Order: sequence, then structure tokens, then C-alpha cells
Amino acid sequence: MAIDSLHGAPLPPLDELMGAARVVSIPTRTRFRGISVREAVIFDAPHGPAEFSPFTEYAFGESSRWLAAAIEFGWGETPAARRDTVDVNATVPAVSAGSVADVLARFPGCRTAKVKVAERGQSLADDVARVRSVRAAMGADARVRVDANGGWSVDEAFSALTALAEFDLDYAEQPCATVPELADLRARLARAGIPMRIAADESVRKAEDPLAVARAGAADLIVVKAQPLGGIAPALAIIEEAQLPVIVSSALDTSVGISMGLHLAAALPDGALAGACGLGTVALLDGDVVADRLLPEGGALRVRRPALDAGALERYRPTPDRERWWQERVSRCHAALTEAG
Ligand SMILES: O=C(O)CCC(=O)c1ccccc1C(=O)O
Ligand SMILES: [Mg+2]
Repeated sequence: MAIDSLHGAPLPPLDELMGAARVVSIPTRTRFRGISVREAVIFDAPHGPAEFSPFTEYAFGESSRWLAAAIEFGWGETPAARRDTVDVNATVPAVSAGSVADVLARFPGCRTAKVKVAERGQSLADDVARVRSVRAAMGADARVRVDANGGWSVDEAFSALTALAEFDLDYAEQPCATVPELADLRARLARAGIPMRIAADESVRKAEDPLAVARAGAADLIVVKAQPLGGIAPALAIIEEAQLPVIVSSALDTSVGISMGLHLAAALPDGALAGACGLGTVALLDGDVVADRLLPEGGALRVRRPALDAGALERYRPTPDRERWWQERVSRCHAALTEAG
């Protein structure tokens, strides 16, 4: 995907960006996608706090879109909210079945859960046990989803989803890595009479063309994240073009990045959302950069943009070498955005 324009917000000069930047390193409560600390740059920007937190292994090209998103949110306009609250799902990392209740307790009132599966080093039996435990804890009327993060081949996904179908899943998110695999799997499940919706996540946010999966008819719905797609305006444009139901989700951001996702979800027209959004993940972090944390209450988040907490920014300041690493990353991504015009 080409680096998109900043949709209205002019690119601030690098020294202004650097002057507004604070680096933080926040421990996670449970290992999640292999990480136990979440590092981020938080900008104290003119239109409110903004977050830049591409995962550390992401290259500059991809990370530049995350910077464009931070600039849009911190220096540009945010669309009007059409609702006061957004329902969120509980996010269950690849924990043991015995730890499921502890995780769900962090998501009060949530009637939808998304469960990580296909974790490297684990087996299908682990996935089945975890999903069984979530279904048992939440009851028959809850919605339960799984997210494989592209970890299965088509054959593995077919077997796993056949086994997991007894738990009446809402959908399977990114069961396989590529668009042709998703299309193939979807056709095989349909031929076998296994009712299973497929959601595309990585095939939207990490794809050269985020609309290819929709065009190929390879998914029933799309997961959309504001930061990886370059901000709220580009995400809205993708949603409009994809013409598929949407789940807005997090990138395990602090409450600042979550507030951007929340404003994206709140800007959507009625009926665009396919259900509860994956924006409750502040509950998986052991700290934050605001006092008014965006934690789920009654299964939902109240739409708001909390102010930064100066004490927290100081408390979660990382070592000088990590600070320099992130400053360099901001600078490289800023250069990429400057070049892209
Ligand atoms: O969608 C959710 O429930 C939470 C967000 C989430 O799962 C996630 C968070 C960080 C990176 C990747 C993912 C993902 O959806 O794959
Ligand atoms: Mg996902």
C-alpha cells in the first residue's frame, strides 16, 4: 500500500514532532503476541494526545503509516462522533484454559469475547480447551470469536474450525495468512456445510492493497485498525469501499491510541459495525499514560479523549537507548512521509 496523504493535516516539521514526543514502555499483564512490554511514542499535540506505536519489528515503510495516523489525530481534525458508547469484546490471549476466568474478569459486562488461537508452540487441543472454557464462562448467548493471526495453513484451518464449530463461533479472524488461502478455506467450509464467517485483519492492515480481500470475496467482514491504516480518514475510506461489515480493533495501544480507534468506531454510520469492537485491550496493559483509562465498563467504552498524565509519562519512561531508538524511528518515518509528500 502506498503511503497515503495526511488527509488534511499538514506534516509538522520534525523538530515540532520531536518536541511533542514522549517515549513510554508499559508492561503487559499477560504475554500478548509474544510481548511483555508495550513501547510507544506519545505526542502532546495541539489537537490532543496522539500515539505512534508500530511494533518494534515493523519496517519504516509500514511504520510511516502509523506516524501519519498520529499526525492526523494530533494535528488534524477528528470526525464527529455519532454515538456516546462503543461495545467492546473481551480479548483473551493464548492463555491456559484455567486462566480464562481471570482474563474475562478484566472485561466487565462484555458479552463478546475474542480468543487467540494457533499460537506457536501450542496445539489444537490447547485452542479447543481455551475456547471451551470461554464459552462455558460466558454462556450460550454470548458471542465467541477466534483470531489465528494467519497461523494456520488451509488444511490446519479447516480441521481446527471444524473442531471449533461446536462452540458456535461468531467468526474466525485471519485463519490463514494470504487472500487466496482465505478464499480457498471459505469455499471448503461452505462445501462441507460448516457455517463459519471469515474476518480479514492482517489482509487489510498489512496488505499492499487493503481492499484486495474484499474484492476477492475472501472474507465476510473486515477488521479495521486506525493506526496501521494511516488514521481515521483512510480507515473510513477503506470501510466505505470494502462494503463489508466492520470490526474496529486495537493494536494493543495505550488509551491514547485506543481513543483514536474509538473515534473511528464512533464516526461510523449505524449498521456498519458487525458487533463489539476489539478496543478493550487497555485491560491487558499494566499501566497507561492517562489517569482516565479507556477500560471497558458495562461491556462498552464511553467515547472520549482522555488527557495525558504527566506523572505516568515520567514513570514509564524507558532507558535512554530505547528513547533514542524511538526518536530515530520517528525521524526516519517523518522523512518517509516528507518524501511521499
Ligand atoms: O481485537 C481485539 O480484541 C484486540 C486486538 C488484537 O487482537 C490485536 C492487538 C495487537 C496486535 C494484533 C491484534 C490482532 O487482532 O491480531
Ligand atoms: Mg487479529
